[in-house]
Amino acid sequence: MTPELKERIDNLLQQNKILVFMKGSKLMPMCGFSNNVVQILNTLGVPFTTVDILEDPELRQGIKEYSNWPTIPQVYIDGQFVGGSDIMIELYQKGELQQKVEVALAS
Ligand SMILES: N[C@@H](CCC(=O)N[C@@H](CS)C(=O)NCC(=O)O)C(=O)O
Ligand code: FES
Repeated sequence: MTPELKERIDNLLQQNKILVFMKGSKLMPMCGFSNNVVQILNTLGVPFTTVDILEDPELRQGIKEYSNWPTIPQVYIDGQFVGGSDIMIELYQKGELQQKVEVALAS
């Protein structure tokens, strides 16, 4: 990954407490896995930003290297990679996602 791309990702993470790299947009997810994380965050009613990696092949590859995670979607809370669709569903069902998000938004 180029230093420029890493800096772009660092900046996005600094500026958005809850950030989702996904396929498509919040209003039009282009994959069921991306749709899952959008629906969970909508259900929690928290503010979040999404980035459409389908519009940016370099970012699509780069974000996988950044997180060392091979798939999309990728959810970051407070600058930390949290997981994809499976992990978000699991954390939500355990009530742990709500807690994580509350801590992040209060900071
Ligand atoms: N088990 C994954 C499902 C996500 C997944 O399998 N994503 C695939 C298909 S959308 C992917 O990102 N493939 C690589 C790519 O499309 O760049 C999760 O929990 O997030
Ligand atoms: S785009 Fe086919 S599984 Fe996500």
